Amino acid sequence: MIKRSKPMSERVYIFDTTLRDGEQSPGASMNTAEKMRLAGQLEKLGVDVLEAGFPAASEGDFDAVSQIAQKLKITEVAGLARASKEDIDRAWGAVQHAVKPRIHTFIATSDIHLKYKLNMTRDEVVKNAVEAVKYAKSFTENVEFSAEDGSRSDRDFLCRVFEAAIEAGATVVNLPDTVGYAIPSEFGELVKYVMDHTPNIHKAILSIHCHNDLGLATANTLTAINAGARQAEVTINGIGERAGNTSLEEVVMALHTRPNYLPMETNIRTEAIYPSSRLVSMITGILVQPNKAIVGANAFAHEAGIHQDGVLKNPMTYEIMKPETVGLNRNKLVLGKHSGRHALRSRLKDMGYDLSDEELSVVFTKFKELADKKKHVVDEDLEVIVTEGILRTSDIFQLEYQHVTSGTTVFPMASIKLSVNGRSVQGAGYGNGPIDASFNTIAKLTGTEAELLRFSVSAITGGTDALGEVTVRLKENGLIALGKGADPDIITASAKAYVNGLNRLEYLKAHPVQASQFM
Ligand SMILES: CC(=O)SCCNC(=O)CCNC(=O)[C@H](O)C(C)(C)COP(=O)(O)OP(=O)(O)OC[C@H]1O[C@@H](n2cnc3c(N)ncnc32)[C@H](O)[C@@H]1OP(=O)(O)O
Ligand SMILES: CC(C)C(=O)C(=O)O
Ligand SMILES: [Mg+2]
Repeated sequence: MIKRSKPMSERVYIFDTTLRDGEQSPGASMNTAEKMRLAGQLEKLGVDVLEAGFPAASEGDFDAVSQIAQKLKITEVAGLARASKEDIDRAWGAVQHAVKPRIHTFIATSDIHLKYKLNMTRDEVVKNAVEAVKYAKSFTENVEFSAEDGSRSDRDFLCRVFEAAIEAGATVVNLPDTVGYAIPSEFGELVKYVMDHTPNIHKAILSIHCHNDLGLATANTLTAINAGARQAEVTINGIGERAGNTSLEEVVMALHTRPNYLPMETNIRTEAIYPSSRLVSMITGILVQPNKAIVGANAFAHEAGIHQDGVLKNPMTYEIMKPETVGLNRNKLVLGKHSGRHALRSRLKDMGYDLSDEELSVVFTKFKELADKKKHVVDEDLEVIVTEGILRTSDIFQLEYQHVTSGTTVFPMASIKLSVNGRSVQGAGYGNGPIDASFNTIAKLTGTEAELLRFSVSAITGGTDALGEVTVRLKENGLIALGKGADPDIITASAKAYVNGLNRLEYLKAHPVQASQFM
């Protein structure tokens, strides 16, 4: 591996707005307790500034911002406010007890917003912005000013507003791509233009705040950082208004992974990224798409045999980051129809099966047959294949016949014929339903005392003609065995699974060494 020499790096401040812009995702509203919990996690993650909410929006938001401000020990806490005294009063009221309070005030600068939304002239916007910053400044040194819809604003007017805001005391000026309209090269040029044409820009930090309407939020943020921006406004999992905001994890890991091209550092503890992502998803109820960069379920998963073989030999063949770096324990080899022998052997070894080459060949053939029918082959499938194909001899019990009656007007009943050690036995029994009736009858015929720990049904293929697959987990005298059965009729599949589980228990009773692998 080529060792990278890390160039001198500069600091990029991470401003997290999961609790404010993130909460603007439809359906993502959080209560105060949830916001507090998330704020604690974001502090652990190491964000520099946490925008806790929009205190003028509601009593609840005010309360949450105020409690977060009092709770956090090291993180700056910001409250958003329109360019109005009332909003700024509320923002200050909520953040004032923070160790480092920040008032974040904003007004739109694009002509379309001026004309249709604000009904203001450019001069009025400048005046409003200056008054708002000055008023905020009367409470705290730490004032951020945002030019909403900055990326669609006239460049020279944008520079004029920033110059006036900095003159009025803003310590951070933020250039948002509010509607996710910018293209990376264009946004980079705009940032450079602002840096070159705002005379007092060196007195403030230039921030960017991108939305993801064209899927370009991370690219725009990185280009802007390259062009001189030093604060990135982001959210966990990229949640936010409409298509969301720039995702924290993508920006941080891009800077972390590509220091030669992006020689910038953040204060983020990357190992806290994944737990933070899980918490945001759990609290907001917004699921993370499986193929989401960094935190998606598949971000470190490998399904193709050639990739799996490579990853087993050296993870860097197909992984540009270590999963541990973002707080994941390990990469995941997903076993499916594209998997090869190396991945299968490795998974079996993790499960405690050290097979010879011949045994592996037998299991591999059965595994591929199953993988053709099923998307993912999971550990329980492998257990069945190994025990069926390698460990087990002939079955003691065989299902020869099953007939059930059930419906809304009859008592569920099952008639069963089994072969027990080659001898036919039959009987009938009742139950709460046809499956319960079948299990009761089979238990009576076999004399088993096994306890049913788990029963699950899934469809191997799609549609109403799907092959139903039933899995049972049985326990007897401390031994646990899985049973599987597949059939288009799930009642038959259930009986097959139960009989299969009983056979496995019998096998384990007779082979205590193998039994230890199931504990
Ligand atoms: C790009 C962004 O993410 S901006 C933040 C967006 N977030 C939110 O809006 C969530 C919180 N918002 C709210 O709870 C409400 O909108 C409130 C409480 C702030 C205001 O509610 P209302 O007083 O009923 O006003 P409403 O939301 O309908 O309209 C917004 C008003 O603010 C004005 N306004 C919008 N932005 C600004 C600004 N930055 N500075 C001053 N005034 C502004 C609008 O022109 C409009 O004024 P009008 O009533 O004179 O036409
Ligand atoms: C309030 C500002 C920063 C905003 O969220 C936006 O412009 O998208
Ligand atoms: Mg926004």
